[in-house]
Amino acid sequence: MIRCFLQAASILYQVEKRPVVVLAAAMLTIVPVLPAELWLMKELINRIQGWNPSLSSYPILTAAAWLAALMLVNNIGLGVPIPMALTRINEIGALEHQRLVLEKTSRLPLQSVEAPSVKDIRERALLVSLHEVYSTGLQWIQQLIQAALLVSILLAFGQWIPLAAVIGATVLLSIVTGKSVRSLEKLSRSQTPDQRLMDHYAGLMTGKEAAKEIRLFGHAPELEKRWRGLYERQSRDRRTAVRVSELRKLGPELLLALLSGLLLALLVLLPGARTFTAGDFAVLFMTMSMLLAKLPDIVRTGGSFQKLYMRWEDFRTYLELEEDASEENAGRAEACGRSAAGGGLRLSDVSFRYPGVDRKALDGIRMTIPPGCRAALVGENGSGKSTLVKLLAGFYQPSEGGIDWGGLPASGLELDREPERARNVKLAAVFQDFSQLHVRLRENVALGQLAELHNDPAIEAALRSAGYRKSGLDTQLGTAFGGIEPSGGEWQKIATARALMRDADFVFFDEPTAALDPQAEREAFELFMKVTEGKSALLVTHRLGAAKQADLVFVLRQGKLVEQGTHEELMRMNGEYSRMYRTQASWYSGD
Ligand SMILES: Nc1ncnc2c1ncn2[C@@H]1O[C@H](COP(=O)(O)OP(=O)(O)OP(=O)(O)O)[C@@H](O)[C@H]1O
Repeated sequence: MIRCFLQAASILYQVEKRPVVVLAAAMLTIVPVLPAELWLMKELINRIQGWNPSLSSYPILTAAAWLAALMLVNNIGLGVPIPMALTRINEIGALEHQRLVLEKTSRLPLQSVEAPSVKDIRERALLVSLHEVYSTGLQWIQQLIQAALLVSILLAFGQWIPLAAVIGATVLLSIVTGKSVRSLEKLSRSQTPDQRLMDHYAGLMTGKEAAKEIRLFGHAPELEKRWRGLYERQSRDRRTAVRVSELRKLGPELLLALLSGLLLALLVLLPGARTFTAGDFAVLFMTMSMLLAKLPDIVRTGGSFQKLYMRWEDFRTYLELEEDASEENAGRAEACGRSAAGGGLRLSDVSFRYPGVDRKALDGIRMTIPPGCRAALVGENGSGKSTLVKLLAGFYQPSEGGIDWGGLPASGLELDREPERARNVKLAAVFQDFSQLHVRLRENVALGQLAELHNDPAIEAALRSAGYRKSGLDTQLGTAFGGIEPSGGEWQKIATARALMRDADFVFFDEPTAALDPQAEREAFELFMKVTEGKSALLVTHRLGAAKQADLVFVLRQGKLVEQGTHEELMRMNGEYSRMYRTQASWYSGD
């Protein structure tokens, strides 16, 4: 737990030193004020008791003045810096925490990012608050030191027997509280997947993407029923866990309360009480009542810190997840150079299995796309086309086999060893589920190449080539942010323009034409042929009329490469491709 506090403090300190130091200094400054107040109180009472009109009142006034000054420091002097430092730490903590999680997510292999177990850890990691870990830790340290000082005052009066009883009851309460906190947090951990499912249902019911289908098919009542079912189950489990933990705490709490009442009531009967002055009694009484009030607070703060510590463990686990060995995937396409344009692409016995899935999504794929060759990848739904593109783009690493770009191996390990050489291929892609970035049009096209962000002629040329006709590079896109809403086809053209801006050596088009009308789709395909001229390219398509014009066609079925060759060769083979082609042709010709 100490390491967790120190780690949070160190992260915050690296972001901004001042509030971290101010808060620690202010909270620890208060600590000696308490025993000093008690000592002055004792002095004051003893001086008042020993005073008579023949004596000077100066000693009484001095003690009273010191007491007042300390109270001022305690109540007002630190009343400004503490809330100010807390506010700032809250701000920087939230920002840094988000940044760390986002940065880590962007460095994880895509298959990890998508894995349910990793999603659960991420959800939990997002619950952590650096600010809470630091401030609660400090508060706990402060309370523990104060309690230690109060204990030493009581020991100075020789009161070790009542002390031992009270501390014993507190330790018991701490153990029980710790157990309760752990079981509640474990429950919260186990509920994370259900919580994600609830969020998914809520998103479906409120989000724009699914709204049409939800309304048309009348899914809302069933979704709401499922959401409510999960909610009620979670709530029932939580209520049961809280009841059990509260009942568990009842005994030690009762014991501590009884001891507290008894000790205060019988203070005068404590050993050595007869020799005490009025000031001694006052201090003893105040010290004892302060300690008795503080002990349950210390237990509570300790419980809160334990909860934070468990969340911190999840946060650390997330930050320590194994990263993509192949450099930063998201940045890989960006970081690639150009000189291997002539190298082509070779896959040697590539297999891939999604985490937690037994069946291979790709099985023993062996294929070559020579330099300057435009290939088409076809296959039925679920045959593995998108998976293959994600592997080629470097988002996933093959489970077996390797991928070479013009003789430069691109597997994760090799990339790690030879990052400079492996960067020699510059990739661009337009995906089936391309991003609809709700930013300005120019940013949509050039966000990945900030140097070009204000190169209007280049952005306009890319948009024109992609067939996007509307003007206004500074137009905000997305109605959610007060902008215009491009149609599905327009979004697709913007995504194509984004790929064109890259001037890549190898271009993937993973069926980005689904949103287009037949005419636009044909234009998009012609565009694909135009912009990939002289480059290696791969087009994933269901439209075999488009595949026909590619230099090479690869046919996937159930994760295996079953045919490859030119359109004419595959037609002559009279196999899978020719069957698919004839089916589509008959559909269009109406046979
Ligand atoms: N994230 C994932 N996790 C687990 N299995 C997946 C994942 N994505 C795809 N699959 C499975 O991998 C197989 C290949 O899917 P893929 O999306 O690559 O097929 P596809 O040929 O692109 O299909 P479509 O033509 O429908 O887009 C399918 O069985 C699919 O269920």
